[in-house]
Amino acid sequence: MRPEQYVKPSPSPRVIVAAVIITTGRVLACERSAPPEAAGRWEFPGGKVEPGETEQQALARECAEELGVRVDVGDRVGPDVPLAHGRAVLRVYAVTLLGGDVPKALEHRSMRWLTVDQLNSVPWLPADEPIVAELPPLLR
Ligand SMILES: Nc1nc2c([nH]c(=O)n2[C@H]2C[C@H](O)[C@@H](COP(=O)(O)OP(=O)(O)OP(=O)(O)O)O2)c(=O)[nH]1
Repeated sequence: MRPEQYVKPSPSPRVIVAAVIITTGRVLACERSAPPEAAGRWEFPGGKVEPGETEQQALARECAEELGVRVDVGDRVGPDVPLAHGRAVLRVYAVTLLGGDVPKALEHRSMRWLTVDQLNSVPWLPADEPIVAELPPLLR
């Protein structure tokens, strides 16, 4: 193959899963405490899918670690959102709390339950904007 024909294959993007948790018309929003450039920005709880995990398993693990709750992972919410120049993708799922568990901010600086009218009252991470835009019908 001539050098000009060679196209470097790009590795498949790392998947970041995150949870939309809605109870009685409010969605759970969490304030990051780190890294410094993201601290004070708001997100949905979640994190990286580790090798060997399904996305659902990863999200259940992250909800246990970050919020101390057991969950059922349901349907997708919103589009895949590219992160880090396409090296990662944010994929959000609707999640239901199990057994009356109540989320606690174990790793976040703070958290809030937002009504539809409060959705834009926090500075979301930029990638979350297209997800937040899908929430009003789910909160009404
Ligand atoms: N969890 C989460 N991460 C998000 C959201 N939006 C967004 O851009 N991100 C970015 C921030 C981070 O660069 C990346 C997730 O990293 P993370 O630090 O939460 O992942 P993790 O829990 O697996 O962390 P670690 O093991 O690497 O410390 O995705 C979101 O709504 N939730």
